[in-house]
Amino acid sequence: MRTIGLMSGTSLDGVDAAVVDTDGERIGGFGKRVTLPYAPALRRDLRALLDRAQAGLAPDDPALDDAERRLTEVHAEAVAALGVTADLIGFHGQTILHRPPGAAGEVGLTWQIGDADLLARLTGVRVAHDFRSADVAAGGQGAPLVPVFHAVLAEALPKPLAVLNLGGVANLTFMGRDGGLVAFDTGPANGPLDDWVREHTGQPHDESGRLALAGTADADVLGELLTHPYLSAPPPKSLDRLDFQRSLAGSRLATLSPPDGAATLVALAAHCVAAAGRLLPEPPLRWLVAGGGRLNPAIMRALATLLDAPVHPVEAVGWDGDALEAQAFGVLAARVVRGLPLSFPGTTGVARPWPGGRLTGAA
Ligand SMILES: Nc1ncnc2c1ncn2[C@@H]1O[C@H](COP(=O)(O)OP(=O)(O)OP(=O)(O)O)[C@@H](O)[C@H]1O
Ligand SMILES: CC(=O)N[C@H]1[C@@H]2OC[C@@H](O2)[C@@H](O)[C@@H]1O[C@H](C)C(=O)O
Repeated sequence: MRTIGLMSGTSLDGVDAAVVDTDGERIGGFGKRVTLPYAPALRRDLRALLDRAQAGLAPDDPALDDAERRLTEVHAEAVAALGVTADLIGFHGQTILHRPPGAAGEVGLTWQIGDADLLARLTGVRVAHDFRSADVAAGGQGAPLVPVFHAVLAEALPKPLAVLNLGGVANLTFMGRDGGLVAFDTGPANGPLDDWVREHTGQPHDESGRLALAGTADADVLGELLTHPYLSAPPPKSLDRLDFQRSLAGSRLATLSPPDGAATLVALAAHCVAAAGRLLPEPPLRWLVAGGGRLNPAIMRALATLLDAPVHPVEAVGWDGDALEAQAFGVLAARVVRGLPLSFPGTTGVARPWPGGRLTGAA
């Protein structure tokens, strides 16, 4: 079927939309891709919701309805901008809170906003949505979900292989020699760096890593941040966009100059990936990097220094590093229709391969 995948990631920069012909198990072909940036006001309002959700946002708060409607309208515009007819849309929505189940058996919560019924009405296309909650209800982390898509894409590539997505948060998919999957979030990536750059320069991100490349990472601050217990915890594990906020705020980061702070946050992102690498069952032959962070030479250089295997942007194997997450939700949408599993013991820690997602709109 022809699917359109829609992803609004943790960096809140906009919505990525991509066309994929797929049955959920194989890819017939990729089509067009667009990114529609959010207007500054929507970005600000979404960011405020993320902050408020940490403190306990009521599900009937009027600010939610308004943001959901505006967010959904931009998604419908992205679908229209692709200019194709599709059978199915995969609509991730915007995560505003992610609290995976605790080791002590606390019940998890993952909250994506977006109005799937409205999107189905605006586009006239059936919509698969709510991809994460069935996994969380079954005791899984609810994230990451892209690994099954990475596995389809990488079928013919030499293993062991690591695919790293550097978004606001970074996540890793490891495919072993035997095809087994191990996947988890490695740590903060562009999220804290974007916050730092916005605060010190007013820019939305550190374009081409210029600020970070002009600075030097502060070894003391970095060392302190790297003591975070998340980094040595065994998978399965996943993060909220703001999970490192408290340790960042409690560190001496704020005393650093803008370039040194940026360099320190780049080093943090790269060291978190290296720490993740140490948790893998065998060393990867190669690291393929997707997501906006691959366009930051400061991060890519730090990774090349810290990792023991070659680090390449996913374009090296012909994939589109800006489209991968959106494409994944096209494939996941097809899996929802067919009742195929979205998550696995090695990816979210769910007890057995687990289906998920819901459907709305006419079939
Ligand atoms: N040219 C560039 N130079 C430096 N950094 C860049 C560049 N382009 C994008 N980025 C970084 O990539 C980020 C966006 O990455 P991406 O779109 O992969 O994140 P996301 O999908 O929102 O997040 P997640 O994968 O965590 O959900 C930006 O916020 C910015 O920090
Ligand atoms: C809860 C949530 O939205 N998590 C996102 C986030 O962004 C990156 C990382 O953290 C990853 O775990 C996940 O997204 C990708 C698409 C995933 O589920 O695979």
